[in-house]
Amino acid sequence: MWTMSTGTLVLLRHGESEWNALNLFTGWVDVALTEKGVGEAIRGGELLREHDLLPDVLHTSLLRRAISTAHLALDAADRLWIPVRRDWRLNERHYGALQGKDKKQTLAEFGEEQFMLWRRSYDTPPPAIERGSEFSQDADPRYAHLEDGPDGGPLTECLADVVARLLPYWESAVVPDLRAGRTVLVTAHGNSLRALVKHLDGVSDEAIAGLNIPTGIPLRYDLDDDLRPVTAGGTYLDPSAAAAAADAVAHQGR
Ligand SMILES: O=C(O)[C@@H](CO)OP(=O)(O)O
Repeated sequence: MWTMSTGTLVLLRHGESEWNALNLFTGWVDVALTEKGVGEAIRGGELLREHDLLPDVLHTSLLRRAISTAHLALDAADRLWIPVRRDWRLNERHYGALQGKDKKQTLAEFGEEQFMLWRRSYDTPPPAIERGSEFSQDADPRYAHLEDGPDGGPLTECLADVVARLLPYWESAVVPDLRAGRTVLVTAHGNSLRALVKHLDGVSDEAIAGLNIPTGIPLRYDLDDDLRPVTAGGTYLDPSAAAAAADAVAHQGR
């Protein structure tokens, strides 16, 4: 039987955001890109063009740092016209009561172990955010459909929660595009992309703590018929910049 070849997946974390620059926990707070982040997004699009990796379809979160990054990158790659789907399931991990808090101060206040448990453990969520508080999204119209549901929207998430809410979207929306042979661009976030990479590469709950995704550098995954990566970990289009930037993410708060 004739089958279409599995397409190519390109993951792109948004460029530097205002709160990345200020070293604040961000999560679902909808902050904009910095000038540097704008430059990273454009460079990301140039890399796509240079590698002849032109997306046929875009999937993005509901947060402007990912939406703007996609817009800038696709403009640079002359692919602004492709179809787009946006979904909250690609959003950054909800950082609970840590949203809006300074990473350095949090590290000083709670110590290295607790700080890293909240940032990188697989199953320890930060304390829940209070509904109606300054950095809560419970009144945000883009999440009204979640608030109207039986459980409301999340008030905090650990990485395991992100995997659980991301996979239904992966299966129902992204996989069909890949199965149709498309080049699929996913613009999302440090932790939602860690969740996806964990799933794709079968990374253990322990090892995922050591994996960091740099801003603005496209990560290419060629997938076999079982949607397993042909090259474990995928391939960054600029590997040396990716390694340096991932290291910087790992050391945030110091
Ligand atoms: O603040 C956040 O939302 C994330 C990504 O910037 O931070 P961290 O890398 O600490 O998980």
